[in-house]
Amino acid sequence: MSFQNIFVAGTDNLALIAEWALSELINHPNIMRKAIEEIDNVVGKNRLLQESDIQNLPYLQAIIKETLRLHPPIPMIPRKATEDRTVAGYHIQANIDIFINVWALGIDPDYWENPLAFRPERFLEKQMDVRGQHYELLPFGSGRRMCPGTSFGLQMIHATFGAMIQCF
Ligand code: HEM
Repeated sequence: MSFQNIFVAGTDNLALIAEWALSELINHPNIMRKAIEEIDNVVGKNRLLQESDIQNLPYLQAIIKETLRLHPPIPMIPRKATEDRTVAGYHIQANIDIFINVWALGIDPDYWENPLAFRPERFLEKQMDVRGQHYELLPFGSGRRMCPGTSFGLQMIHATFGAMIQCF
């Protein structure tokens, strides 16, 4: 793992999430209005949103989760099978390369109501985080190789994207 890998993992993904979140909000002006309203109520208009505000901005957090569900920057996570296993009727041989399709899990109609709709409210209705414990939502992966930049990345994306739409 080189410094370059960490730099790319830390910058490219954040830019992709901000780009997708912004395009979703431009296409859903009612959601954009609601997000700005929440920021105005919590932060006000006299200062810029900062990291300490994030915990008081549940709708902004829901928007980022919904963006990660529909547009995970890393849609396929590679793994290698360590032993022979049968999963859901499929036989998987030892040593074979496996790709976990994070994007398909995020839009699986067995787990998500109206899966293709951008609806952040779904995350206000149920408690679900993005830290690898809910297998239908794995934008940072899961287990021993899950993203070590999860907390830092989430802080950065909420603070930068929140400040960006605050100034819209
Ligand atoms: C917020 C945006 C980010 C997303 C969506 C993201 C997503 C991911 C995913 C899906 C993996 C693979 C996890 C697995 O195999 O289970 C990963 C690995 C990794 N990420 Fe992130 N990441 C983000 C931000 C960051 C940041 C900010 C850093 C560092 C400052 C970082 C550093 C890494 C590294 C070093 C790995 C490889 C870990 C390993 O193979 O053991 N990521 N990331």
